[in-house]
Amino acid sequence: MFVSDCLGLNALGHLTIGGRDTVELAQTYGTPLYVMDEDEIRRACESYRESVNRYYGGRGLVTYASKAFCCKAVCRIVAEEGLGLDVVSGGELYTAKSVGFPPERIFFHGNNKTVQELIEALEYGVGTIVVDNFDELMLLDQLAVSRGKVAEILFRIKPGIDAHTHDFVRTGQIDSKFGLALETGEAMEAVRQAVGMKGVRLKGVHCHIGSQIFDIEPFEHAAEVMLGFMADVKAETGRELEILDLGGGFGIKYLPEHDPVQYDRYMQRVAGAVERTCKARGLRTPFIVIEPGRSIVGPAGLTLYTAGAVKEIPGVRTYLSVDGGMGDNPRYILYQAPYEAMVANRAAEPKTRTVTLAGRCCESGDLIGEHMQMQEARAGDIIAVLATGAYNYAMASNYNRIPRPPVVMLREGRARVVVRRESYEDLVRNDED
Ligand SMILES: Cc1ncc(COP(=O)(O)O)c(C=O)c1O
Ligand SMILES: N[C@@H](CCCC[NH3+])C(=O)O
Repeated sequence: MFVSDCLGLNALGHLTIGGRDTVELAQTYGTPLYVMDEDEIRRACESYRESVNRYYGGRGLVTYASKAFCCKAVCRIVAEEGLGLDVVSGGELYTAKSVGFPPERIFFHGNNKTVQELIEALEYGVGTIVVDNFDELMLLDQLAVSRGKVAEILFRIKPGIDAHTHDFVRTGQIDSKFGLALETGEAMEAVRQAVGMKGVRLKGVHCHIGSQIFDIEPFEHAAEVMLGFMADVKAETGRELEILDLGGGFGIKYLPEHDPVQYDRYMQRVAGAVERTCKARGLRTPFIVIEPGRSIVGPAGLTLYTAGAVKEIPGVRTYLSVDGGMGDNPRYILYQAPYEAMVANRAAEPKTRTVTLAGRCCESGDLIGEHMQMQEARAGDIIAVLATGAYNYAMASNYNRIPRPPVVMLREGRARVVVRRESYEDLVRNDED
């Protein structure tokens, strides 16, 4: 009935998450409010872990892409669940370090890491640095040599796969700022250079074809292309690369009609493609890494707002304004990303209205969704927007100097604040006096 397994209805007809009444949570912690169900996050970690173990015989690692939602609490959960961590900035690395995340399980991504970030990664002993380009390769080699270290690296490769998703979240095609192209020969040239370097040890290759993908074929195809490249590397240099990192991108259910593939099914099919291609190309099966972000935290979260003004424009549309908006969820304005919403305090009632859910920023495009089916809403109602656990808090801003909402985490029904609400003082903290 709901887009996520952690959601439900209670006897009052209120929406629940992790068994807790969302209306009560809104009263206790105020709105806007992000709520995350830790049990759901842990279930997702576990099912990915089991699936990788099942299909790769324990020769694989699930690394959580922390860009989807990064805070200390999540880094701790992921560490406890035995996953690796994908970071893309000094800030994400700092968050991981601040909870003592095991450095050997960290993968450092990014198309333009700064000198300072590379130094921080080397000093923390980050297990794998995913090198994006020639400039970074040279820089990392120099930084490592001058510190008497050897950085273990993967190369980010553009496999040339056109996954069917929004343009801004597609990354595997040739016209992308990420990675080294196969067809131009630059990926092979990077391998040749790395093999002769003293500060880096090339362990494998990485690709990420995009995000919120529902099809399995692009993932299978990417695995085949990447293994083909690994076979070419073996033929050219005699080196058999040990690691194949296939990235993330698995789609989640945002709307009731969305039908994402079970993650286990992805894993089974992709493992089959890996097995077949390795056999055909005479390769040993590499150690497999996958990097899900959205699918680990997305379904575990929702956002609660208080309804304010209702503006009916006859023959045009009805705007229902809430006390948040693009500041806490910029995904509609960026990608027209669809969400399901409901009146949390009347969640059992039928959805009889079509509304445009508007934010409170001084920006016409500040919408959380259009043509949304909802129960009739009045000022003071609690509005829940579902499946906001990924890329919402992570992409939040202070536009219009609106403080960012807190994140409340639920574990076995017990709530705690894992990120506190920003205050007005927080907003002026870095301003000159
Ligand atoms: C390199 C890399 N890995 C993993 C991810 C996580 O993707 P998703 O959240 O779609 O699983 C991303 C983001 O799309 C990415 O850029
Ligand atoms: N932030 C995007 C996806 C990009 C993922 C990072 N490579 C989203 O909200 O869907």
